[in-house]
Amino acid sequence: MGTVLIVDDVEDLRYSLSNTVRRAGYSVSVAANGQEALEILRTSIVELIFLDIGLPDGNGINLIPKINELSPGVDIIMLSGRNDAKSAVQSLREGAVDYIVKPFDLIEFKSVLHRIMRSRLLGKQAQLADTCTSVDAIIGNCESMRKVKETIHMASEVESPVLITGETGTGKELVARAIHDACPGNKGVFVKVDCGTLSANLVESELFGHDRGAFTDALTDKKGLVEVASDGTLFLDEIGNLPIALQPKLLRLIEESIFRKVGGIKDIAVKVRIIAATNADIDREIDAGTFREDLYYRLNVIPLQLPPLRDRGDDVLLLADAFIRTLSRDLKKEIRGIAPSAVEAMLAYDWPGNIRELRNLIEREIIFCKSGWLNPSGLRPAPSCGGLQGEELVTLRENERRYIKQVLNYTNNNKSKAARILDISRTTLREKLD
Ligand SMILES: Nc1ncnc2c1ncn2[C@@H]1O[C@H](COP(=O)(O)OP(=O)(O)OP(=O)(O)O)[C@@H](O)[C@H]1O
Repeated sequence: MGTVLIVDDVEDLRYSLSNTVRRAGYSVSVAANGQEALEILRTSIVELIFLDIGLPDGNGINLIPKINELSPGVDIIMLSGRNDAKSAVQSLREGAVDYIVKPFDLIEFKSVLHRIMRSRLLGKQAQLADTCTSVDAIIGNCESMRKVKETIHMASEVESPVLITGETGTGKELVARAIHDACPGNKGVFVKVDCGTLSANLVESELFGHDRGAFTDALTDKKGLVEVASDGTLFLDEIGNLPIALQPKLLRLIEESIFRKVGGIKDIAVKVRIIAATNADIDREIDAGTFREDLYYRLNVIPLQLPPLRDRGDDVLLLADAFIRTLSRDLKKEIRGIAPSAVEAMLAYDWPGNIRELRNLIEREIIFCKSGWLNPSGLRPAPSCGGLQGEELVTLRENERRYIKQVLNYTNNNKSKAARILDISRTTLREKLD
């Protein structure tokens, strides 16, 4: 994927948006004004631009034709203040695809980011039908992971729904993609829907589409993601967050392979494989009445439970080695491996963020590694069955103070490096030190 470009003259906003984009897994560039933005477009491939309307060197809307000339096909989202919401609408006529009114929160920003990047990816997936996530990309040799791989093979031979459960970062999406790619009959694409980030009032039309005139803003017919995934896979992440009002509609789709668009009057038939995932305890949601029991049983035809990393034994080291190999190549650093003295701590640590945390740790360690051996510090062993001892319990504030001190020691008091590791701005770090 190419880069996301953020054009805004407010430094703090540039900083937090670019961090969010990076954390979402995309590369990012920033520009403080229109000239800088055009310069970046001349030299790199940009997929999506967040463009402020009130730039110091002119109105962002006037940049749109130049941007389209330099990067045809790029998607532009305008960032507008309350006072220039009218110009935001005008920018849509100029070719921007959407706008966000300031002040907005990062959840709203992320949801726009994912929506656009996902639909761009879908377009590409259609072109690159042969790029796939094979089961071989799933690293793990422990007993439970071997069972998981067997279930993936079995699931790829049938069309029944799969329900993947597991803590955050345990590889639920990776497994869903592997099932999709291993299905020989799959001609369609893999469409991921994050039920947790879709806005409640748009979720129905995002999923099922709408007919023209279904509501005030519905100026044209729109295909929903269910239809986009036709002959392929619809991956419903965080299924526990699917609004209860939509659950009967999903049930009908699974049972009868038909659905109706918002405002539509006829049923549409569609063949789509449903894979759902959750890291929450669905039983509790069923008890609370926010998740329908009949839908749960219908989704859970093939249950697939991913174990947390702390229960995968030596797989921790296997995964670490694999990440070292690929990331050291990408980061162009020569790394020999995990320092033998650190191996025990890695095996004893409880990895609350699971494989995602391990991957991020390895990446950070490679970046700051000087000796060629990775020696992660701060990996406290998992608490014993009895839980923490009273004397180990400190306040959150004290814990933060100790950790910041540890990181500063590690970076030889280099505050920029420390702020990067802590993933906060230098200003925030300075405030905390004060
Ligand atoms: N067994 C594995 N082998 C190699 N990489 C893995 C494995 N499991 C997970 N990963 C990697 O770890 C990261 C997190 O995985 P993924 O996004 O699939 O987790 P998830 O369970 O869907 O997370 P969340 O619940 O937060 O959405 C990804 O980069 C993924 O490629």
